[in-house]
Amino acid sequence: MTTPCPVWFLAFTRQRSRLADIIIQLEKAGLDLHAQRPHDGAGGAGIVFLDAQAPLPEVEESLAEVRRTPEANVLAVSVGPLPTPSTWALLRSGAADVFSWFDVHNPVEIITSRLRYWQELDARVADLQQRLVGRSQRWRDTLRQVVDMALSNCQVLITGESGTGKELVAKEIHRFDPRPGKRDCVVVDCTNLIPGLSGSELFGHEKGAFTNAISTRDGAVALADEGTLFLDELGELPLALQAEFLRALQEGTYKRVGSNTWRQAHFRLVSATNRDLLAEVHKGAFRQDLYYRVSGWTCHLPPLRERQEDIVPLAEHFFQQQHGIQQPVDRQVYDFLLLRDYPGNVRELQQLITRIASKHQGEGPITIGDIPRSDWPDFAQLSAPAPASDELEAGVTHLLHQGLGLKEIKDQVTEVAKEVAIRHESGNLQLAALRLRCSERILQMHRREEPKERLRLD
Ligand SMILES: Nc1ncnc2c1ncn2[C@@H]1O[C@H](COP(=O)(O)OP(=O)(O)OP(=O)(O)O)[C@@H](O)[C@H]1O
Repeated sequence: MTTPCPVWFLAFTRQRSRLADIIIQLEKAGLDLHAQRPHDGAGGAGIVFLDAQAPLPEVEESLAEVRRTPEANVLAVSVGPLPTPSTWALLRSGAADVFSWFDVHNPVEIITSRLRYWQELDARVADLQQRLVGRSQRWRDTLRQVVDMALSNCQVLITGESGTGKELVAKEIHRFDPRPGKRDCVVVDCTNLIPGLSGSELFGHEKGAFTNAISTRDGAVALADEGTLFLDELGELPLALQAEFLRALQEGTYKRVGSNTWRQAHFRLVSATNRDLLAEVHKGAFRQDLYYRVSGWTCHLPPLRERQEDIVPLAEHFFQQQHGIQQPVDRQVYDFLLLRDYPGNVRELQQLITRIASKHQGEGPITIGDIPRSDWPDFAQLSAPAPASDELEAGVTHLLHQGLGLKEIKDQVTEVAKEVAIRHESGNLQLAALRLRCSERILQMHRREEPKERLRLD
């Protein structure tokens, strides 16, 4: 290994001298092995050594413990005769890879290359998280899959609702693609393919092939040669072109429109869709053979509503990276962002942050006052009905008869509004403050005050 690789290990074997010998060989190969129990916070990469006599319940329990650290990578290695197939099955469900030391050629190489790969994967995921922001477990798992796919050099289909980041992921797959000397990533949005000209856009055309073909032109397939072709909204690819495209994908050959000459282009295809492509196949709108060709490895990007934990880091990212705002952001702004729905996913959140950032003036923190009025939810629709105006009138009349002036009446109504908002938010002052568009401190003060005689609305 190029740099020492820290690896924890667990041993479930009595064959101590064999194990010691194996550990020496692995340390010579550059592994920095530490005997550690999983609950010591062992994440990262680890090896479970065992043999056919290993106490299975204990092994199972330890693996379950390890799995609680989501990014843990585990290799199970038998140091003696092969355990039974059912033991392997159990290990497989808890460990990423299993093999027997004495049954493979060069086990040191297998282990070190596997660990090197995991180390690289972790480093790349950390790097990717700078651009594909999110800290939820769901998102981190997705990023691991993205890096794994990118390094594999296979065709990838990215699915997910609009605005979940499909195009961003496609570009990152190209960035991490390890092909030596790879060329550009060419993007084609299939919704923009002009009927009649779509063949030319993909395959190019010869001069004079159709009325406006004043010169010979390369299409996207030629431009993506030795690079990546990203077909966005693949479900919109015209049926008439699908067979020709399949040939270009499988055999690397195509003809320009108006030409009889076969040309060659070898590209990696990454495609994306927010449609259910299999349903399109069943409807006859998408070729089954093309579907199976493009969907070898599918990566589904979860909608924002299934990863609420990512809303705040995404908002911070957009404030700082896109708008250069370094000032603090009031917690109430984040509360507001968390209360909302985002049918347009990350794109919708990004656009909202742009509106808030452009309303914000000066050097102070970003506050709820910077949220444009048009972005406030219609609380009237969300909450219980407001008191009818005649009830309000009756309450005010009562206060008037008691001889209260305008200021006192206003104060009373304000206090009632605070009380009602706090009650409707089940005592959550943050949410109540958000509704009233006032600071949480004002509500805390209200809580501390002795209740005076208040306006009654019922
Ligand atoms: N995890 C993320 N981190 C940072 N920015 C993101 C993330 N996900 C999406 N974005 C941003 O959100 C916007 C929408 O992303 P993108 O265009 O990749 O989505 P999409 O799924 O391809 O949408 P559509 O299906 O509508 O084409 C882009 O500006 C992108 O930069």
